[in-house]
Amino acid sequence: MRLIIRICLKMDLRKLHEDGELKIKPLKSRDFVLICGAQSDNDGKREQLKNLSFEFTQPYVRYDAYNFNYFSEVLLISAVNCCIASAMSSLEEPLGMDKLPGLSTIDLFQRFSSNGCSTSRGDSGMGSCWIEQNTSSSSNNYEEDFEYEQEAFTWRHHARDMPGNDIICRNQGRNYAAYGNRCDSRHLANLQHNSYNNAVCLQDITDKIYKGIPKYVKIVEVGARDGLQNEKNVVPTAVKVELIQRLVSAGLSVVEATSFVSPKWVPQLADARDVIEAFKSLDTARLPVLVPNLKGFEAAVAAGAKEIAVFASASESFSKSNINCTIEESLTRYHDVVQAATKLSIPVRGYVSCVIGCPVEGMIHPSKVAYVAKELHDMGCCEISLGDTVGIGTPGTVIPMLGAVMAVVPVEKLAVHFHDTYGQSLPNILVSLQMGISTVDSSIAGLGGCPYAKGASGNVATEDVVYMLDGLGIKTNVDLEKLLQTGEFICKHLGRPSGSKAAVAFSQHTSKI
Ligand SMILES: CC(C)(COP(=O)([O-])OP(=O)([O-])OC[C@H]1O[C@@H](n2cnc3c(N)ncnc32)[C@H](O)[C@@H]1OP(=O)([O-])[O-])[C@@H](O)C(=O)NCCC(=O)NCCSC(=O)C[C@@](C)(O)CC(=O)[O-]
Repeated sequence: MRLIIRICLKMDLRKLHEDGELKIKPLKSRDFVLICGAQSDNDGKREQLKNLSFEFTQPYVRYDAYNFNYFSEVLLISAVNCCIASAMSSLEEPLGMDKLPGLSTIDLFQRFSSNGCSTSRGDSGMGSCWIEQNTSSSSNNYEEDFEYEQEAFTWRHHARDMPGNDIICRNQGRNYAAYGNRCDSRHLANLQHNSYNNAVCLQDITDKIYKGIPKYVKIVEVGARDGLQNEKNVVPTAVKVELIQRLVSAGLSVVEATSFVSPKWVPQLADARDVIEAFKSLDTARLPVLVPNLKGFEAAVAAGAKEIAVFASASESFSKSNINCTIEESLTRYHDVVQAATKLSIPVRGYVSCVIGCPVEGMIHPSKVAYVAKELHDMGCCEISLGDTVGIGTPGTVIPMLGAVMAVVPVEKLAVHFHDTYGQSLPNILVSLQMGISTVDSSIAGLGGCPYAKGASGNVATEDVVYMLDGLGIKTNVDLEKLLQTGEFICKHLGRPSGSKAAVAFSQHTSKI
């Protein structure tokens, strides 16, 4: 059994056509191939690749060419499992780059692999790259790789006899680039196992990738609060109410609706009472609201709020600028709020901001985050959301932070809340899931940014999170189609493009995939 990973970038697909056949380097019958995608130069070539992908005649996994960045990130992160940080650093370059993420991928894969899935050459190939147990090639000469004649393995046009596999999974009329008859790559290991008795290595990898990942993820939608609070132009209450209604009807079970904070500090949410009153009779979803003190709590309850959230910080400076008090003062305030809420059986969520870094203090030590999270948990918060307020975290900093918090707060009580300033939210979410977290905050269309965290960009987009989770076969109960329409609705109102990559891609691609 050899495990072969091929990553092709900038290849000329025309070279691959030979009278209706593609020949690739010979594979032995027990080889398992992960093709991570291909980047081509124009749409015509992409089309070719897409067609070819429909004609696989052997059971192997292919990750779609259209989403090379996305899928390769997921794959590579997953494949190297605990060595994520270095893998990601190799993926930071944009699509169309001349270099491959070869070195770190190979090295990490070697480390990851325990029983024979390794490269003996330790190649750091640029261009094309094979990783095998016994041989590897980093040749830039595509033909050289592909015209290896002996025992040539052939993809035949018109042959679609992959056992039990639908090529495309549909959801709400949209096609997903997911391969396999359950839209769930987990079953591919089983498929392969059935076909080849010795596919132990693949099973190991799949087990490691999915170990700890929950089957269901609860998404806490924060767009109406975190998303809008930073908007300069006041959004009419009716628009906020419609936004929340649409989010709920898209299947989101928790939609943070607004904040009962000082209108001098956050003018955008000065209509909190009206927003909550509009949902007094709603019982199909939970609509928590932020409160910074007892005054806010009382106003929220009077308006009809049934759930609240308090928000502390792991950074002293951010606490001061955000809620005008020290961390300790805020914890004392929140203690009173939680006690008052408990008397009314009102659940309280606790936020910890700046869990990775702070705009003023720089990096925040995980022990500070763990301290505040534990305090909030001990005072009675039923869920603790860990916010990378400035969005600077990478899996390399998120893992130790989560490790420290998980040592003092049960993992099932934790949620993650990422801002996407450096485009790291999805990998950060993925590692959080791998560490056992099953609650993820996100914001429709990637709206957001904290008025007191300059430079921080929007939250991770709910559409992108749902797209990723769908791709992983993780249940969310969220209807992506309705979500996309909701994103369009609010973006139209705000007069700006969506911050969701998935939303932008869906709106631009009218192809079958
Ligand atoms: C906490 C305060 C109120 C302190 O503000 P302060 O100025 O220190 O408060 P104060 O007690 O001196 O009161 C000043 C005035 O505010 C009023 N006031 C006092 N409390 C309230 C209230 N609840 N609702 C309405 N009004 C209130 C109070 O009555 C008084 O009114 P005045 O006498 O001047 O007319 C203020 O700093 C504040 O409202 N801060 C909120 C800022 C905010 O909402 N930031 C964004 C939150 S996002 C976040 O934290 C991060 C998160 C959660 O999203 C996670 C992540 O992204 O990582």
